[in-house]
Amino acid sequence: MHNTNISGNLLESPQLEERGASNQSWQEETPVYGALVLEDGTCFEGRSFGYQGASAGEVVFCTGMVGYPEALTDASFAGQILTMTFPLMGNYGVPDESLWEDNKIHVSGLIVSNYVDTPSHPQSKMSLGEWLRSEKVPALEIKDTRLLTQYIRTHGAMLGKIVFDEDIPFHDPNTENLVAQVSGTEVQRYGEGETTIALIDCGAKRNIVRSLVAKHIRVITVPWDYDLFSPECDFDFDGILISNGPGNPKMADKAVATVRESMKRGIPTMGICLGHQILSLAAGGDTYKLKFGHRSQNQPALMQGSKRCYITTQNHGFAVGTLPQDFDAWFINANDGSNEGIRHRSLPFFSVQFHPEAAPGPEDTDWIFDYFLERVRGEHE
Ligand SMILES: NC(=O)CC[C@H](N)C(=O)O
Repeated sequence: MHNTNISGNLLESPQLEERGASNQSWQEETPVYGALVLEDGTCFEGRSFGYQGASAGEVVFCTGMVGYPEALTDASFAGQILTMTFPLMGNYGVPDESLWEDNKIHVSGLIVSNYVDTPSHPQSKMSLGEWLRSEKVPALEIKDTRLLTQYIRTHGAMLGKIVFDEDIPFHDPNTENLVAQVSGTEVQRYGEGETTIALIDCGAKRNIVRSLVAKHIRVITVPWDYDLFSPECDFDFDGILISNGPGNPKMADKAVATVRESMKRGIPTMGICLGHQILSLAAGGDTYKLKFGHRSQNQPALMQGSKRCYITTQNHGFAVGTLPQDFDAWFINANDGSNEGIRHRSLPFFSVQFHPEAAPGPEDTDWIFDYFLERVRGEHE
């Protein structure tokens, strides 16, 4: 049946024809309602457009305008119910897996203001709702994501659950070793080149490998707990990169130990996001949980000792508080003054809280990879 409120072109698009036998629009389907319940009892009712099954986690918000396919498949979001504050979600559909950041959705649930079930984009393979249902991830359209976001900003990070008919307990994902759950289990090789980087995969976004391979680097990814210094490690490498990943960095103890050893041996070492937190812990610094995290592609990072402000992609709830000895703050978040990067005063050890690999987001800090590679190759002296 055609809904006259929607443009005729859209209704005749192949994507809509493929939507199922009925070709019924989302507006015409019998609505199913669920609720997002916060740990303090606050409740937001919403219409379901994902999987109809309960899920619990930490409720976080992202203030980016685009990038839901990348965010949903970023393993750093494991255990989190993601709220998108941009009011329209789903309008450009979902591209095929080659453009994702991992091979599945990692968020525990999705909350949006207005869900668009009529995607229009040349790369779209399915609607956001179809994708969420196929991966059994619940999603609600609660209309007032602004109220929810203001609530979290005022009261601080909170646990929450999406429920339908049956209730489930709250669950704090940060009490688990999430890195162990999302890290790859095999050593894997990518790209060709004269320089080899060992990437400690704590739940690495695929764009880290893509960014390095594009710079003609050989990348060898290893599981989070792999011992790069054991005699069983049968490959050589020139530098170590620690990836992004979910949860509390203190849970990733084995990666912290590897990075401590790496720095002891003077190997050029760089960290991204969780990797930044791991490098800081390994060097003797400390991390803490932010009142509420930074998640978006519009986070301003001020480069210390300059007037430069980079607009960066971020997705983190923890931050580096106490800086390790002999390290300086490299970047500071212009919104809340929290640390966004550290750099050793004389040795090639440094890390950034933001994502130089972007995806989604501005590519303005891609130069951080070049900075790393110059030090790996000894070209900076
Ligand atoms: N994107 C990430 O690597 C996130 C790091 C860490 N899990 C945090 O929330 O702070």
